[in-house]
Amino acid sequence: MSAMTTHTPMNMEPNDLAVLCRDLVFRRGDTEVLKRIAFTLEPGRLLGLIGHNGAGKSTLIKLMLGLLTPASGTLEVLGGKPGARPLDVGYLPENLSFYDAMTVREHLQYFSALKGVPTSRAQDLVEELGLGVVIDRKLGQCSKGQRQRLGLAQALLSKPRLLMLDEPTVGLDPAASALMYRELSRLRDAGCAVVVCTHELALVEPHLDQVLLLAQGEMRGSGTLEDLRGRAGLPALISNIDAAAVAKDDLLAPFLRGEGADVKLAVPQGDVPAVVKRLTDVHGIYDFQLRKADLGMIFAHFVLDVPVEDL
Ligand SMILES: Nc1ncnc2c1ncn2[C@@H]1O[C@H](COP(=O)(O)OP(=O)(O)OP(=O)(O)O)[C@@H](O)[C@H]1O
Repeated sequence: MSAMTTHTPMNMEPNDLAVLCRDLVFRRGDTEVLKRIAFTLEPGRLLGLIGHNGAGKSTLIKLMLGLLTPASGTLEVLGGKPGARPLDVGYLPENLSFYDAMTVREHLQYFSALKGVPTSRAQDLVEELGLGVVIDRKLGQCSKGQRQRLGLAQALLSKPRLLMLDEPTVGLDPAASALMYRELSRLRDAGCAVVVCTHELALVEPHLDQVLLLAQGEMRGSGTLEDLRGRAGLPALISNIDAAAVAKDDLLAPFLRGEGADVKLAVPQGDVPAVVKRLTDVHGIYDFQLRKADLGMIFAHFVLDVPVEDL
């Protein structure tokens, strides 16, 4: 599969974009780590950077931060050179390292001073992110989830217009992960552009506006989930059916997939109405579950090259 070009959306000047990336190439020595990457990100949108280990996700984030320099192509962040407006860009790295002897309060005071923001901003974030209970605790004694929330508070101190997060929910319990995504969705709704790099597909999926799928540094797909489903012709899935009855039905049997408790119908979008009618009218099955191909299937198809019929 080849890389696709992305154009500036209609009615939008390049300068209005949070990120404009065209034909971006990054090399380490002779190795092309990123190959002709192209996408745009508007303010108020949440982009998922999805790919296998070593696909190039963190490298792309570092390029957008201005920490690495592309070999060729265009990369603009908030209408300018990456790294040119550090206060407008927030970053939560994959491996947070703190000075463990500092308290949460001291840490936020230190970074508020460094970024030139009033301490009232830090106080607001402490409340917003539920850090009040650990405000005087040393960082070495804070839990993973508390440290992660502190990392987010630090990234948000200067009210960034673009926020990038590398694996923000690794090691967090389900409640802490949900809180992280609630916060990211809230920021997106307030107009911040958000880039999340993650392997936790089910967790990120409900919050995504668009995805960029990477494999071996190559862009395999870019757009909304609906775009990608349509482009690949991914089927809808119908589960909780009477498999024995369906297997004997010549119209339905070709769509049967899986075995035992996992048995389902994988139905091309255009055939869904006819299949649903058949299930209800002929087989009297009403309590089936119908769902669209999820991000896991989209990933399997575009990144792992699994053919649609094997999904
Ligand atoms: N500092 C470095 N020096 C040399 N090669 C590197 C360096 N950092 C990353 N790479 C290589 O660049 C490629 C892309 O790495 P990158 O960290 O961007 O992947 P990733 O998609 O973020 O992976 P993961 O999901 O494991 O975090 C990999 O092959 C990696 O080994």
